[in-house]
Amino acid sequence: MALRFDILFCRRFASLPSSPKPNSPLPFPSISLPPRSAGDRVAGVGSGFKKNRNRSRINCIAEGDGRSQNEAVKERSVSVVLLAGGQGKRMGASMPKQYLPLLGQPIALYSFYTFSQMTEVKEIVVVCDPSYKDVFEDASENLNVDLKFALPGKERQDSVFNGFQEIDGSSELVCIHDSARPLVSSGDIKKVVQDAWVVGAAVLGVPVKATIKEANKDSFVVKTLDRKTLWEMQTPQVIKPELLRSGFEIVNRDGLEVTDDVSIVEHLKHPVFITEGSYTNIKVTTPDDLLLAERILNMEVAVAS
Ligand SMILES: Nc1ccn([C@@H]2O[C@H](COP(=O)(O)OP(=O)(O)OP(=O)(O)O)[C@@H](O)[C@H]2O)c(=O)n1
Ligand SMILES: C[C@](O)(CO)[C@H](O)COP(=O)(O)O
Repeated sequence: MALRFDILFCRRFASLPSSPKPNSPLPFPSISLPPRSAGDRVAGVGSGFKKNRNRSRINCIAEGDGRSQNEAVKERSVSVVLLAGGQGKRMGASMPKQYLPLLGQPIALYSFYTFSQMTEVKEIVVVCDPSYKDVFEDASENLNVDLKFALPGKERQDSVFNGFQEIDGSSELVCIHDSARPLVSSGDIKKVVQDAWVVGAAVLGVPVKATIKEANKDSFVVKTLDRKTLWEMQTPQVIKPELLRSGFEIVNRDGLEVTDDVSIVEHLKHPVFITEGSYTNIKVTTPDDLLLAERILNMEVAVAS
């Protein structure tokens, strides 16, 4: 297990200057890994779905902030708010899910390392319970980003608010990410950051593959939604600080509840661009997601070798 993890982690974070923390014992008793087989396939991976849905990026530049798509995001101009303040109730484990080991490494450290290697990123504000600060402090030695902390709030949006208060005043973009999404790729992050730079707000998303119906409270179908218009939202969600600040003023004033971050910008009627991401950027929510994440990582190694 330890050797297999070392190979996987080193491949994913090949240029990391520091070595990952030693393996911790698995605190989740009910997880046993199924055997790997050559025929393993993860739903959605390589489905060809993108081919049909492909579209040119940001067709309607007039809706954006007028920045050119060719204007690159500056180095060290992005503040990441990494959300690790949830309790993971649906996982039902003995610790918050973002600290459970995924192939031996805490889930939260995967995206932490991915962000820390990006030249655009200046700082990472980790929103977490103070008792878990050392997980990130130990991992941050020799990394090229500043590390800050903020306290979790009651709901996700409160944690985002707390993290946002800590960002550097000179940052040009805030990039909010669920630490429970360990598999986000730096390529997808770069795309969504670039789109937010042009439009002001952008979010990673994938086209919905299922047929989605709206139902009434008695479970009778009201209508079938047109799935060609439906996208499932992921993180990162990337927003210009001044937009997020104005959005939060409305949300807090009116006591609005939001389950993602660009919703805050939607309340301002400012355009939000959906950057097409990857189906593999799953959120680890229940035990089966942990197994799926392991499968995806194993598959990455199989493809790379
Ligand atoms: N008050 C909260 C709630 C959630 N999160 C973070 O937001 C991300 C997405 O939330 P979700 O998957 O819903 O996590 P939990 O709230 O921990 O899960 P559950 O609802 O099962 O308790 C996670 O990385 C979680 O740690 C947070 O920082 N602060
Ligand atoms: C923000 C988010 O990741 C978008 O998919 C998600 O809404 C947050 O988690 P939750 O489980 O929906 O609270």
